[in-house]
Formats: sequence, structure tokens, C-alpha cells
Amino acid sequence: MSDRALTVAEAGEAAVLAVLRGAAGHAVDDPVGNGDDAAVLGPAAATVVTTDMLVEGTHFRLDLTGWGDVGRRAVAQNVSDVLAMGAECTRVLVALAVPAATTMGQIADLAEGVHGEAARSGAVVVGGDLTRADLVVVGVTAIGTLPDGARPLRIDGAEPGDTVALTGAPGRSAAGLALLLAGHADGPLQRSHRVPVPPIGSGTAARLAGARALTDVSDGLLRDLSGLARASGVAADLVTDSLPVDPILADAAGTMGVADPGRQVLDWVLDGGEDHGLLGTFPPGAVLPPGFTAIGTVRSGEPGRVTVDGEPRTPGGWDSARGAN
Ligand SMILES: Nc1ncnc2c1ncn2[C@@H]1O[C@H](COP(=O)(O)OP(=O)(O)O)[C@@H](O)[C@H]1O
Ligand SMILES: Cc1ncc(C[n+]2csc(CCOP(=O)(O)OP(=O)(O)O)c2C)c(N)n1
Ligand SMILES: [Mg+2]
Ligand SMILES: [Mg+2]
Ligand SMILES: [Mg+2]
Repeated sequence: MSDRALTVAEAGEAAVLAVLRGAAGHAVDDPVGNGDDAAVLGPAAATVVTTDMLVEGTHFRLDLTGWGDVGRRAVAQNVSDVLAMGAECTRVLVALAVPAATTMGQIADLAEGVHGEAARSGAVVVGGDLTRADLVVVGVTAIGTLPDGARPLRIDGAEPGDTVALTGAPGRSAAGLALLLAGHADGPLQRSHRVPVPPIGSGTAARLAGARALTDVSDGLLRDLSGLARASGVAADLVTDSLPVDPILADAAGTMGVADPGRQVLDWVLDGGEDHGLLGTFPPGAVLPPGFTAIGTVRSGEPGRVTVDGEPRTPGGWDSARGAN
């Protein structure tokens, strides 16, 4: 079968994106072109820009997440890509598609979420678009700034010997979604799933602490670490004992009645995604900024290969062309 006949699900996210990105994602003066968490527009490294959509059915279900939380989450997941460049978000634009039967109350709730999360992030809403569609789609464009002369934190800067570090405790969003799908309507994990809280200030702190590479965890800790490692031409080793595991995940596994709760917790932590914490690498001896936990090391090896306690582990997580792996 020719490549053109493959479906996106057969080809997978990486192949689809390679076609969409085309040959030249990079204007001559831009310090960082397409392919990272966000682009950095030149000639001076000052303006950071990124866009991510939330699509009903793919990213949220309106019976599980209310309109206000959809608005909040749409902004948060974009802010986290700006933070991942070592920058702060200053402006957002919101492109919205809604069914004709959407009520003004639902629009007001969505707007409150959008503006509330923008304000939390230090940003204002400066534009957008509105159209009618069968499904709700919220596409946010986030713009941020880097101080004069500051070096953007790219996804491809990791070097052998670096410490891998992460903000927050991963897996909460995935556990929250599992609980929601099992009919448990409310609780702290469900809240984390509905509204991730990217760590404002931590991207800048990582840059000032000398981080060599940074990304946000949207698809899963292992998958995003593997992507960072592949871009950097290195391998990475994780140590489960050093992973920050929120004890509430074990409670959730118990509530779900799964056969092997320990394994379920580790799956959520390593492959969950959508927590939107920051994941980066720091040179040996760097003092990690507050909120970061060391979880492993970078070494030379097959680019993108990740081991967990010395064993190679293929990332699960999310592939946008296929869904869950
Ligand atoms: N439709 C598209 N056209 C051009 N580039 C794209 C498209 N979709 C994604 N990209 C680029 O591919 C890379 C990976 O995208 P994505 O997985 O959405 O990133 P992120 O997890 O940082 O949101 C990004 O650098 C993004 O800019
Ligand atoms: C109803 C529903 N099913 C499944 C998921 C899980 N899920 C959807 S998208 C996604 C990964 C992140 O989304 P993506 O569009 O890849 O974000 P990006 O990497 O571009 O930031 C995950 C884990 C969900 N959030 N909601
Ligand atoms: Mg994206
Ligand atoms: Mg993203
Ligand atoms: Mg993704």
C-alpha cells in the first residue's frame, strides 16, 4: 500500500505530523521553529507562540467535564507549552466551535474558565473566532515572552550525564479520567483531570537554574521523555523509587478494584499524560528549582530509548493519530 493510502491511525502521530510540518517550519530569523513545544519568533528570542485544540469526544466529554472546566483546561494546556520554553504566557486567542443549541449560560461558563485561567497565568485574551459545528472544539493560541537575551529551553538540548527532573506528581489526570469513566463523578483526581494546573513560574525557574531541555507532559511521562531524548539524540534511565507517586493513586486503584493496584498506579504515573507538569534535564551539579524532583539520568545511547529500573520500556500514553496506545 502506498503511504498516501494509509489512514492516520495506521500511520501514527509522528508520521502525520512529519507531513503536516512540511520541509520548512523555520523562518530564517527564528531561534526555534516548528517541532518544539512552542515556536520562538526572532530576530531576538522574545516571542513564543503555540496552539493546541480541545475536541469534544477526543479530549473531553461534556457529561464528565463542565463548560467552565473545558475553558480552563483549553488555556492551561497551551500555557504549559509556553512554560516549557522557559517563558511566561502573556496573551491568548480562543477559536471556538459550538453547536447551535449551546446556551448563553454554557458560553458564559466557558468564558469564565478561559478568562480565569488566563488571569492565573498572567495572560489576557486578545482575540478569537466563533463558528457553528456539530461538536465543541476549543482551539487556543498562546503567546508568551522571554526576557531580552534569554535562551529558549528547547526539547533537543539534553546531554549525557544530565539529571532528568519533573514538576508535580504525574498520573493524577489519568486516574481521574479512569474514575470518571467508572462512574465516580467527583473527587480530587477527577478535578485534576478536568483542570490541569501548569506550574506558572517553573519554566522560568528551570531556565534560570540552567536547564538544558524542557517539555510539558501531555501524552505521558515516558512518551514525552522519549520524545525529548529522541530530539536530543540521547537515551534516558528512570528510577521508579525516585518517582513522586501521590498516595491518592493507590486509593483510586483500590476504588477501581483492579487486579494489580501497584501495576495500575505505575501505568498511570508512566503513561497517563495530561497532567501538564514540566519535564526537563539539568546538567550535573545544578540545583533543581523548587517543585522539581530528580527522577533519572540522561546517557548516550539509542536516541529516544527509555529504561525504567534498567529495563527498556516502550512508552504507552497517547498518540494523537491513534488515541491511547
Ligand atoms: N497541523 C500541524 N501543522 C504544522 N505543525 C504541526 C501541526 N500539528 C502539530 N505540529 C507541530 O508538531 C509538533 C508536535 O505537536 P504536538 O504533539 O501537538 O505538540 P505539543 O505536545 O507540544 O502540544 C509541534 O512542534 C507542533 O508545532
Ligand atoms: C474522553 C477522553 N478520552 C480520552 C482522554 C485521554 N487523552 C485525550 S488527548 C490525550 C493526550 C494529550 O492531547 P494532545 O492533543 O496530544 O495534546 P498535545 O500533546 O498536543 O499537547 C489524552 C491522554 C481524554 N482526555 N478524554
Ligand atoms: Mg500540541
Ligand atoms: Mg501541548
Ligand atoms: Mg500530544
